[in-house]
Amino acid sequence: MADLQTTAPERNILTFSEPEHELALATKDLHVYYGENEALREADLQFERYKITALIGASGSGKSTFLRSLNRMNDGVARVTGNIMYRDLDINSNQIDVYEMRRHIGMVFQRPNPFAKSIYDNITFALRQRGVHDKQELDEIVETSLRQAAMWDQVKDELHKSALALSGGQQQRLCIARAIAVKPDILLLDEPASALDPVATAQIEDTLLKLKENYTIIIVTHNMQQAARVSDYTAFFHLGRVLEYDEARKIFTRPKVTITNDYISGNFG
Ligand SMILES: Nc1ncnc2c1ncn2[C@@H]1O[C@H](COP(=O)(O)OP(=O)(O)OP(=O)(O)O)[C@@H](O)[C@H]1O
Repeated sequence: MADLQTTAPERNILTFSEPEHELALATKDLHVYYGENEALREADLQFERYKITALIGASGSGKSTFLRSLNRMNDGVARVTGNIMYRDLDINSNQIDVYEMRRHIGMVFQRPNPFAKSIYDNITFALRQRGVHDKQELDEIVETSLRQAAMWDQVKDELHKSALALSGGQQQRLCIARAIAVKPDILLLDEPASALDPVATAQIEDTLLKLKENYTIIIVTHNMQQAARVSDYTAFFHLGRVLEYDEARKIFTRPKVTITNDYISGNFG
């Protein structure tokens, strides 16, 4: 159980209850505005625990806007209305400690962005900030995180080498290891393989399929084959709306909406 206390002392202490149901996260009537531009409207989506949900749609359809809103990365950039329910709490509320919430809902970005530090320090940085200094504990977390990100065997003898000396694919898997080191429930990934070659992309996909044993994963991707290969559920975004949301096998074999069919068969976008 984790306490969520906002930094402002006058605000409430909120407590996450342990998950009792199969839903990891749900949005209700989510709208996102950049100034006057309503980039996302009426998004109602539910994310099942330990499943991969892919967000697909043409450029500018609102996928990243939606994803970034899920752990409040749009704070200060956009106005977000509606509810984002996580463990019975609305994390879109101003009573939420956003930094604490992001320990539960982590994000991996499009371009690998390791710190200019060693592999070991990349993974332990956030933990040290949180007051974890026990070397044995940190060592164990580094090993577990790198194993889960499927790169322990490659880097176990060079943990103190600079992360910037790794290949792009390894850097991205290090970023995944860094995100899971703080033991989140949910991983948000914004086109995590778009900057990588096909081999590194396949490795990231394998890693995601293993990670879903322990994490709920929400991924934005432009790659239809990738969405079909890895996702259990797929949401199709179009002009700032979720037009269709279903099991991936249904979306990719018999979508209900013509525009979805056009998009997945490459007829627009
Ligand atoms: N920081 C921002 N400031 C202003 N407008 C933005 C910002 N980010 C996105 N937008 C606008 O919001 C709309 C949705 O963009 P978004 O990036 O969410 O789409 P997307 O589906 O993720 O596209 P892509 O696949 O190209 O990343 C677009 O009209 C875009 O111009």
